[in-house]
Parts: sequence; C-alpha cells; structure tokens
Amino acid sequence: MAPTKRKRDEEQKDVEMESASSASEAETNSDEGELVLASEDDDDDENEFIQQSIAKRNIKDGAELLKKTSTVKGKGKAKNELGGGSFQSMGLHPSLLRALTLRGYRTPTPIQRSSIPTLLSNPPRDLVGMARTGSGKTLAYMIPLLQRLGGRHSGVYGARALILVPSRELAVQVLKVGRELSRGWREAGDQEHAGERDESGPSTSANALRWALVVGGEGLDEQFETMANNPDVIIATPGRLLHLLVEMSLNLSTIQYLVFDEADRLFELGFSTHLTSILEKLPSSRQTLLFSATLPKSLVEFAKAGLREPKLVRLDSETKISADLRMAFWSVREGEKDAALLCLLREVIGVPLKKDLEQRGAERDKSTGKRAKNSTAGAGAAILAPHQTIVFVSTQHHVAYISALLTLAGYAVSSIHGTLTQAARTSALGQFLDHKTSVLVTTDVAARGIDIPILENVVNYDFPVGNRVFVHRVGRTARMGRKGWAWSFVARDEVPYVLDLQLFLGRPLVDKVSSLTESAFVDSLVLGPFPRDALDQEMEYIRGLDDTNYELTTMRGVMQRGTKMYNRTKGKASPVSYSRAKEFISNGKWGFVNSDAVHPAWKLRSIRERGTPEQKSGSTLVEPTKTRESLLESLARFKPSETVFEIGTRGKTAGALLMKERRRALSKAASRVPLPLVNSHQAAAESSGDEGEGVQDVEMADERDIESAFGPSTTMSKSKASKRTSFKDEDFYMSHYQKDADTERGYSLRDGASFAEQAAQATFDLTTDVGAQEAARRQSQLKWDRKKKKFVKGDGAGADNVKMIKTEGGTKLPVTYKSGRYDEWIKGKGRGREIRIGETENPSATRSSMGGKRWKHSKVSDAKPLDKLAINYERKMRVMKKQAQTSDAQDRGDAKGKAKGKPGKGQLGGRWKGKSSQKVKNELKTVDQIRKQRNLIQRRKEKNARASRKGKGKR
Ligand SMILES: Nc1ncnc2c1ncn2[C@@H]1O[C@H](COP(=O)(O)OP(=O)(O)OP(=O)(O)O)[C@@H](O)[C@H]1O
Repeated sequence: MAPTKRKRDEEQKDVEMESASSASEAETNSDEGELVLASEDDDDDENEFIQQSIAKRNIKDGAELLKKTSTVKGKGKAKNELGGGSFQSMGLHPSLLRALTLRGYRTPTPIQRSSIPTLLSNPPRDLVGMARTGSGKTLAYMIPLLQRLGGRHSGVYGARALILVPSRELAVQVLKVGRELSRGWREAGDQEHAGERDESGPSTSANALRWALVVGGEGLDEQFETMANNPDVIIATPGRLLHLLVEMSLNLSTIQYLVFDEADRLFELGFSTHLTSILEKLPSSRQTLLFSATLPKSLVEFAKAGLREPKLVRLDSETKISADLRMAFWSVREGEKDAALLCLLREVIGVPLKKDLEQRGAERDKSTGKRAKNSTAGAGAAILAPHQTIVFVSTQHHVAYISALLTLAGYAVSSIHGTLTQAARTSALGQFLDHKTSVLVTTDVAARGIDIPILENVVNYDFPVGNRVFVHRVGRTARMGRKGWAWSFVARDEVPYVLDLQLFLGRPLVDKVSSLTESAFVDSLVLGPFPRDALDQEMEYIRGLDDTNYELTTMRGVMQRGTKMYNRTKGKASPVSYSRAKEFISNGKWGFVNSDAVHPAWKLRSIRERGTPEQKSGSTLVEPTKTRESLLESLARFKPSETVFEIGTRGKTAGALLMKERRRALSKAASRVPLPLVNSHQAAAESSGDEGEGVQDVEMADERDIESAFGPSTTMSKSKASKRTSFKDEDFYMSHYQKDADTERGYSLRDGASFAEQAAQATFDLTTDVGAQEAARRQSQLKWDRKKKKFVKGDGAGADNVKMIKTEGGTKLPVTYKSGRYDEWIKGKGRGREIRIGETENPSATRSSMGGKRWKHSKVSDAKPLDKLAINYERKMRVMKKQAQTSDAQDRGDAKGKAKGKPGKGQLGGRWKGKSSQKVKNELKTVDQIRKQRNLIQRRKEKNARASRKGKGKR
C-alpha cells in the first residue's frame, strides 16, 4: 500500500492512534489520525523532554516571563515557550495563557501537546488519553475545559462540565488545579496588564466560574446548597453524584464536557452501576474524555462511556513507568514484613524519627529567628524530602497496625483508608503534604492521581494485585523529573504477581547487579533478602514493644486474620505465573538464604554511608558475616537422611522396616535407570560455566517464558529474534497473538482472570480496605431473584434486576431510592420550588450578586386592620388581644432572662426565628394526633363503603 493511501485509510479509522510524541514529533505529526510507532530512542527523547518541560515549572520565572512578554512584544521569545507546539500556539484565551504562565506552566508536556488541539477542534472530538503517571494529564483536560466554558460563569441554570474521579482526594486535587487556573479570568478588552494585579481573587466574583465538589463523606445539605448555586463544573465521585441525582432529581442535560479521570478505575465493575445510571442522564451530544496512565488499547471495555469516534492518544505505552524510578524487590516472609519495614525505614531509606525532626526544626527556628506552628514542620521539606515515604498496604487493619507500630517506633505517621471520615482523610494527607509527617500508611485509596511533588519513596508492603495497581502506586514517586525509589516486599505467595509484573514490564528479574549504582535498579527488577541479623534485631525490637503494648498484639492478630481473608478473595495472577513461581521457589531463588544472602540495594546504602566496596572489603567485620551466611545456607539446604518413621527407633518398628525396604528397592531401581536431567536449562547454564560471571539472572523474562505465557510475539529484542532458526520471517509472519499481548493484558480491566472470575472478585481489586469477611459472605450468599424465580449468587446488586448503590453508611439501597431529604432542605430554606434547567438566573436572587452574602427580609410592616363588618370580627379581636398579651409577657420574660445572662433564643418560652416558640409548629405528630387521623380515615372508608385501592390508606 502506498504510504499516502495508507495514511488516508488510517485517517478514516474510527479510532485514531497517536503514540510516542517526542517534542519534535508532536509538532510535525500533530495531524489527527497518523499512526506513529514509538521506538526506544523516541522514548528516551520523550522522557528527557518530559523532565525538561516539567522541571521548567517555576512560578517566579513565570511571573517574570509574563512581565517581559507583555512589555517586549515578540522579542526574545524562547522557541518552546512561544513557538509552535507551545501553549501560545494553541489559540488559548489570553487569561488562560496568563494563568498558565503565572503558575509556571511554560511548555506543554507531550500529552498536553497531543490532546489540547484535538479537544479544542471544531466540531468537538471525543478523546482517550493515556500517558505515564505524573505526565500532566490533569492539565491536558482542564485547559480545554476552561477554554470551552469561556472561563466564566453562565447565568443560565445547568452545569456545563462534569469530571468524574474515583477518589475524594483526587477530586479535591483536581478542584484545586481548576480553581487556580480559572482565577483572575477576564474578558478580552479588560484593561489590566499582566502581572499588575493581585492574584488572590477573580476580577468579579459574580462572573467567576463556579465549581461544585460532590464527594462522599461531606454533608448532604452543603452539597444541596452547592448544587442549587448553579455550578458550571461538577467534580464528583460516582457514588455521591448518583445519590444527589436521585435525591435532587438533578438534570444533567446541559453537560457539554464529560471527563473520566483514572477511567480504568472508574470502569471497574465496582462503579459500573453508578456510571450507567449517571450516563443515562447525560446528553448524547456531549464531548467525552477518558484519561488514565493505564488504559488498554481496546476501547470495548469503555464502550459504556458512549464515546463517538474517539481519538486515542497513547504515549509511553512502551515505558509504562518513569525512567527515573529505581526499584528494589525484597524477598520477605509474610510474618516478618513488619520487621522488614522497620529495617527498610531505618537502615535503607533512613527516615528521621519524630524527635530528630523536632530537634532539627528547633535548630532551624533558632537560626532563622522564626517559630513554626508545628514542631515537626520546622524541619521542613529540605530535611524530609529524601526520606518521605508512602507505605501501601492491603487492608484497613494493616493501616491500623502499621501506623501504631511506626508511631511506637518513633516516626511521625499519617494514615488513610476508605472508612475514615473525609475530614480525617484530608487532614492526614494535608499533614503529609506539609511535611509534618514523614510516613503515610495507606490502602489503595491514595494510589491514584495524588500529586505529591517531592515524594521519593514508595513501599509496597503488600505486593499489589495487578500490574495496573503497581504502575499507579509507584507513580506517586519519580514525578516532575525527580528521582524516586519503589521498594516492594515479596512474600512467598506473592511471587506469581512479581512474575506477572516482570512480563508486563519486559525487564529481567535478577539477584545481582553489574555495578552498584542507582541506575542499575532502573532496567531490571532486583530481588533479594534483607540481611538476617538486621531482620532479627528488628524482630527482637517488636517483641519488646509487644511486652509493653498489648493493643499492638491485638491489632496484629486482627491484621493477620484480615490478611487470610484478603488472600482468599484477592485477584489472581496468570495461571502460568503460578507454575513458574513454583519452580522459582523450589530452585531457591526466593528466600532469605541464597548465593549472596543480601539485596544489592542494602549494599548500595552501606556504600553510600560507609565508603567504597574496596574499603568495605578490607573490614574485618565481613568475615564473621560470611561464615554466618554459609552456615545459614547449609542449614537451609539440610535434608535429613531418615524419615519420621525411623527417628530414634533404630529400625525396630514396622514403619522403620518398611522405609528401609522401600529405600533399598528405590536405590536398586535408580542404579538401573540413569536419572534424567530435571532442568535441562539449568544444566546447560552450569556446563557452559555461566554461573558467577557478571550478572547472574535469577529468572529472566526470556523468550521461552514469555512464549509459554503469552505467545511468541511479546517483548523479544530484535537481535534475539534474528538469532532464531525458526521458519518464521518476523517481517511477514502474522501471528494469531497480539504483538503487545502482555502489555495489553496488564492494562486490561480483567487482568489475570476470565470475565466471570473478575466479576466475582471485582470488589476486591482495589478497594481492599472494605472488610474482607463481610464481602466474602456477600459473595457466597444466595438471594431470591423474583424475575428468574430462583436463587442467585452474588452480593445483591443486580439480583431482581434492581440496581443497588452503597450509601455513606455502607447500606445498599436501590438506585431509585429517594429519602426526601432534599425536599425537606428546600422547605427549610423557604425556597418555593426546585430550580429548572435552562432558566436564567435572577441576578438579585443569586448569592454571588450580593458578594457571597445571603439576602434576608428585614422590613416589618403592620398587618391590615380587621374589617369590623366581618362575621368573625369579635372572635378575631379576642384572639389578637390574647396573642398580644402573651407576647408582651414573653418579651418581659426575655428581658429578664437576658439581664440574668440567659440566652432567650430557641428556649422554651423564648423566641425562635422571630416567632414565639410556642407558635412553632411541632413537626412530630403526637400519639393522639396519629390515632385521630387513623380514625378519620377509617370513618371515611366506612362511609364510602368500598374497599380502598391496593396499597392506599395503609399505615
Ligand atoms: N506543562 C507543564 N509544565 C510544568 N509542570 C507541569 C505541566 N503540566 C503538569 N505539570 C506538573 O506535573 C505534575 C503532575 O501532573 P498531573 O498530576 O496532572 O499528572 P498525571 O499525569 O495526572 O499523574 P497521575 O497519572 O499520577 O494522576 C503536577 O505537579 C503538575 O503541576
């Protein structure tokens, strides 16, 4: 096919793809529909480019640049900042450009460069955007959103944009980014010059874009208020939005711009009920965007989002994780993970203790003469930055135990899990971001999207289930061109997940590195143990803590039981990884005793701290350690020559005699038949003398492994492929396997399992901090399905064809359930009726027109005089007199009460909202009232002498 024709054909494709956009490529290949394949060189360029552009974020410089560009027009503009492919060349509103520059965003990152022009094209185009964690995806959809909405509030009722995110923390973060950028927006023609005005607020608050944050954990009343205030952009988590949709009968038909941030997480089965119900309410003419760092190529899984001819912008699909990320995998026994964590924090990362932080903070305060509010805050980012650590665990019980342990060990700790209140979650994250704490222990609620600019360490205490989760967890570090470390503990049961990850990343799993430099931990997955003595010391330390802190032991017990339940219900690795893991473990490649007995990262730290390897090898301390290690190794390899039947019996019992007989028979058979080579691969390696030379691979993602797992067309390098003596010519052979099958499988929402399995396990894929026991019970429970007329298995959602949602309290309710709280709220506010979409706001009635204050009636006018000729004139006069007397007495009483210092308002006999409290109608009916009402209904029924219609009149 001629290249031009092929290009045309591709342009006509429904889904367009754009891969690899190094700076120059993005400029030249910005034509939609062009399929560009990423080479390794491109990836390097791209990484460099991301780093450079992100490192340029400097707010001070931004303000200066803005001043310069506004005074010296067109002169001295840096190519990337003002030339092609820059924000300036995207036709953005001057206010938006100004906000970007002021906040230090000078050069668009590749994902922004590829997405923004498409999103702003006319007619609007749907888009699916995938780029590595920390590559600037939030701005990639926020900039077009602000441009499309004109950055100003619309006076017509109805929200225009909806951003759906999977977690509350992420929602708050997105809101912050949006608010920052829309601040100070002014119409063209407004006469202020850039840099002249204070950025603290928009030009007029009435015109400022209104944002609504609709997340669980916040009070419903506040959210009713926010929604009634006619927001332009709604940032929401699906559960709470659906709740409001039903409760307020919200009309979302005005939404023009819909964003799914962390789309793959949103579309996992846990949220599907919510999303389907929300999507039903959105207009089909909307522009839909999906963004995430881990998206499969296949859009089938997102078909439910209702995308129309979307453009697929997929960057970094080859690199997956940041090139600045160093990784270390530690083989640890499940029961020793807590000791291993202490060892890691103390010996490898070197996290300062709380008291050290306080001391350093105090020293700093002394030298600067200022006093920080918080004692640890004084230490500041500079001291904490290289040591701040997020620890990811699997359940909320782990969070409780690990936090308690680390606090007892003297660290400043914050913790987050799903069942904490929103206020507690926000405060914990805030403390960590402000460098008041050095360790954040969390479940996967903080795994996605949270931007902590200078975080350097991520610890996977429990190995993540699924490659996507790994990518997101480790994506919290090595952002914005900074270096970062991901430390992962690998228990015996977790080896299959590591082998899955190895195939997904296409990097070898090794136990040695060629050179002890940090970069050696980038290209390979290095697995090794902690030194035994260091672990033993920590175990001893924890035992000491146990003696004085009983609750720690209890918490550990709860955590261990939780782990058991969690393991039973968590997702599975691919079947082939289980068989590989078996072989891997039996070959002694996992465990605390192996050839070298210590992880290279441990040595790396020792070198950093104590000197070069040469200096170290001269030390006399090395010898005893070696002797100890070889002793431990021989102990581990020890196999007793007797069976349990023979121990101590000296061959006299029947069992011992039988064993003797069996052994004799077996040795005869063994001598007749030469034993086959158990592992030909290993034998070949041994005979060729490979072992011990240079880098020794524990387990390579070699051709054979990969083929056995995913077919022949995966991550083989070209040189290897050319050496093959296969009949297949790689250029022409069409495999029935997808080329990047392992990657796609890793990104797939169904990772590692069949659809049915995944469906059964979906609740546990990420939201693992929900009580595992409860969920397991729900899974196995049988429910009667009225329509199918039989018992069905499952947690109730979908049974009887009733869609269920989870409320704040965790109870499941039908999607259509309306509690009536909104109606009550409307009544309480004295609003006549609900707001109707499409109506124009009454400027005098809006909150913002009063500068944010609510307008209240304060005028009091006399009632009309009574008509003397009216029939009930006498009676009315009597009542009025009586009322006047009581209120006079009331006022006197009030004055007395106040004089004595008693508050009169809201009290019995006092005044409430300007009325005598006796006149406030009690909304609760008394027993007599209810009885009276029932009797009345009964009498009416009897009078009519006919049966009531079904359901009516029942109380
Ligand atoms: N054009 C830019 N120039 C400089 N810095 C930028 C630019 N765009 C984004 N950033 C910064 O990069 C950091 C990461 O951005 P963001 O949180 O949007 O990444 P992300 O791709 O959404 O990550 P994740 O997948 O983890 O959610 C932020 O601190 C942001 O301020």
